[in-house]
Amino acid sequence: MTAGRLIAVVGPSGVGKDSVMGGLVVAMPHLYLVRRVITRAPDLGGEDYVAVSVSEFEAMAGDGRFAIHWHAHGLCYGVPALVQHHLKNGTDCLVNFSRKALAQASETFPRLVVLNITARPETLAERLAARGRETDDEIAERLAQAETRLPDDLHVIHLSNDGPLSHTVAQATRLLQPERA
Ligand SMILES: Nc1ncnc2c1ncn2[C@@H]1O[C@H](COP(=O)(O)OP(=O)(O)O)[C@@H](O)[C@H]1O
Ligand SMILES: O=P(O)(O)OC[C@H]1O[C@H](OP(=O)(O)OP(=O)(O)O)[C@H](O)[C@@H]1O
Repeated sequence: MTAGRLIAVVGPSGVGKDSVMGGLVVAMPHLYLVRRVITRAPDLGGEDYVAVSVSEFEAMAGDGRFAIHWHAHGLCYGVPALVQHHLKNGTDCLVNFSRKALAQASETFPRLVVLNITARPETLAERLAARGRETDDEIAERLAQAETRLPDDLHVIHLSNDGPLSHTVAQATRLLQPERA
């Protein structure tokens, strides 16, 4: 059986990764949406995640409970090892990912597809303010990191989300059809 693809959705804070992923799982119901483990306070919205403390996260990492994990924005993020089971069974998996963890991901996931979402800087600033999950200082820090170079030699699909979300989701759905991506 052919392994499933790990579809890593990346892009700067506020670009719309979680929003696009929400639309994609409706349009492509066979996709498995990864629920990340994050050392963030619970119920802050934006995505459905498992909230843990730093010591819980470290214990999980030590027990091999993550397929991959990274650190960003003062938080730890883990992709549960269960994703490897779904990939092995041929299921495509969708995950909100870090651009800085892609080099490591290309070694862990042989069928890695990167969906790189972009938007103008003013769009990002407006959206982060409207989302309201972070403080003004945290937003400024995220905006300062908006530009991050992707590693070479990856299968990357670039997509702008400056326009309406429905348009972006329709384009992503078309570009991610298994026979194309
Ligand atoms: N195409 C779009 N048009 C208008 N608002 C959008 C669009 N995409 C996302 N948003 C809004 O922008 C904010 C940030 O989106 P989010 O999905 O949380 O981004 P990310 O996960 O990349 O940080 C949210 O409030 C979301 O509702
Ligand atoms: O290496 P980078 O590409 O800069 O990404 C760093 C982190 O930012 C995002 O996290 P999170 O979903 O918490 O933030 P966001 O919704 O504001 O993008 C992404 O999922 C990474 O965990």
